[in-house]
Amino acid sequence: MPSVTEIRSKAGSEPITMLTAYDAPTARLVDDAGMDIILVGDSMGNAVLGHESTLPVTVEETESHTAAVARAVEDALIVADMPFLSFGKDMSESIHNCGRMLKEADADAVKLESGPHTIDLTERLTQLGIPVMAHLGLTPQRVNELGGYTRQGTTEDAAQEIIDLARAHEEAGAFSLILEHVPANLAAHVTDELDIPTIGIGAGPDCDGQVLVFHDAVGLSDWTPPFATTFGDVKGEIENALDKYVDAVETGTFPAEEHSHTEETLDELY
Ligand SMILES: Nc1nc(=O)c2c([nH]1)NC[C@@H]1CN(c3ccc(C(=O)N[C@@H](CCC(=O)O)C(=O)O)cc3)CN21
Ligand SMILES: CC(C)C(=O)C(=O)O
Ligand SMILES: [Mg+2]
Repeated sequence: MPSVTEIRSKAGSEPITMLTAYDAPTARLVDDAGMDIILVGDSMGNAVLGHESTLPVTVEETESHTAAVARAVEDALIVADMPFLSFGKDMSESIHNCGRMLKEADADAVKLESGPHTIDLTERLTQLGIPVMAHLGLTPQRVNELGGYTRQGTTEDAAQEIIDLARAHEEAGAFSLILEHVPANLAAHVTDELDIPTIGIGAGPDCDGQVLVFHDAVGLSDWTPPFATTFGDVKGEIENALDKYVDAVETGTFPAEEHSHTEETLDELY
């Protein structure tokens, strides 16, 4: 089981692999593939719960899905992605909600969509033994403020703000940093500047690691962000299997004799 210390020590050496999972069987597959980190992302909102954004995801849902993932995983580091408004309003409530992920759901760390309001919280959580992964650039929980899932850090001021916040969160004790939908040259610079590893999504090739949403990576999503690539056609595989099942039931080829059992004594009765 890689600890946050081992993940931290990979900065600048070995590439870090990270993918989301939201349920036990998927998490087992991702773990067996040798993923370093499994993120129980609030992307579950659109990926599995049918919402249009991540905003409706609750602490209870995050806890339940994190616990399911943790029951299946042997090796990967498990990070619970704290949902919208579960942190940042109030220090005590934030610590309580983050603590639940370690105490009740067996997560190893939490991830917070970061900003000026999460510097003190990151420090406090780290002091208490709750490792924090920071997240800068496109932070989808701010979609209403941003007006869309747009590229971030594209002006000199916006880029500088990301650099300053990255440093501040490293100093506050974050063990790693997600950089989402930012220019590759900015991500490369932040990666150089920090001691902790950066993990990119739409942030170019020079981060210390990469993360994607499971459904996007395996080809199960209806849409994918422009920065995602699909490495399989799981949707096509499921469609094929479902077509075959419907056809087998409709034509009577399933169930066959080997799927059925009869009881001779009942033959006399019926
Ligand atoms: N399945 C899934 N994959 C993800 O990567 C993901 C989620 N869900 N949910 C939470 C966020 C949302 N993400 C997104 C969603 C859309 C774009 C996107 O289409 N961006 C375009 C259009 C931006 C606009 O003008 O609205 C772009 O060109 O940047 C990017 C990231 C990333 N995250
Ligand atoms: C894409 C990653 C970084 C994320 O926050 C999520 O899956 O919710
Ligand atoms: Mg998220």
